[in-house]
Amino acid sequence: EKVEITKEQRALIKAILDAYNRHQIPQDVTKKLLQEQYSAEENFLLLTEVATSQVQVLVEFTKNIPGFLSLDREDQIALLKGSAVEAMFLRSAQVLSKKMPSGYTEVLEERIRKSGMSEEFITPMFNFYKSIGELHMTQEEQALLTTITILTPDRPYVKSHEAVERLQETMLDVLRKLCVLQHPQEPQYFARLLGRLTELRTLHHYHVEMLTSWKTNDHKFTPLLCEIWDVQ
Ligand SMILES: CC(C)c1onc(-c2c(Cl)cccc2Cl)c1COc1ccc2c(ccn2Cc2cccc(C(=O)O)c2)c1
Repeated sequence: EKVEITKEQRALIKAILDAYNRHQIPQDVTKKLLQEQYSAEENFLLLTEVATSQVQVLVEFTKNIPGFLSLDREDQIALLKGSAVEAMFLRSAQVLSKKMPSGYTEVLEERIRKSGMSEEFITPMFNFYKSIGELHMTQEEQALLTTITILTPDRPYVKSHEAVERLQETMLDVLRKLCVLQHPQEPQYFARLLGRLTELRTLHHYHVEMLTSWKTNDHKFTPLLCEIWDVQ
């Protein structure tokens, strides 16, 4: 049947894309990544700064998702805490799969590889980055996939499951139409995008172990990361 995006859905895409593009990590943080020297310690500190800045960016983006602020206040917190790692894996995948002229992505990749996390996490992480890169997602698809990840109803402590599910379904419907219209030769493209969400959950489990191993080696996190990740 003829797939067509309604006026409301077009407005929704525009609102989400504007929010997604408006919030970027400040230049001073990203500039440091290019300047400071390399050591596991220095890399960990820089990545901690990037992660902290990324969480702030994520909170601002989430507040601009149409309908999010109408959810129960405690559910808003539960969704942010439950999805932060997955949203950051998506964001880092989108940044790392863009080959920047400044050699910025190579530097970032190098610092992640040498930040004291064990090989067993590096391999699945970079496989994920590769699989995201191969999708060549448009900006709208990236922003909507991040939104859908945030609006996952079955996060711990979410009370109004149906309200979150309704919001997520609205976004899934828009993404499905976009995929059909923007990737006409790939009927399975939408399914492939959703498959990435499953991979994100696996990375989320790995991440909990990553944090534990960093902590046992006495690595410090910022108060914001401790709060959102329930560490310390
Ligand atoms: C605490 C720290 C060591 C950490 O723990 N787990 C992860 C962690 C890791 Cl190591 C990988 C994926 C997710 C997380 Cl939470 C990290 C490092 O976190 C990040 C977060 C975001 C990242 C990166 C790398 C790239 N990005 C995206 C990015 C970078 C620069 C600019 C922008 C922008 O939007 O303008 C976005 C690392």
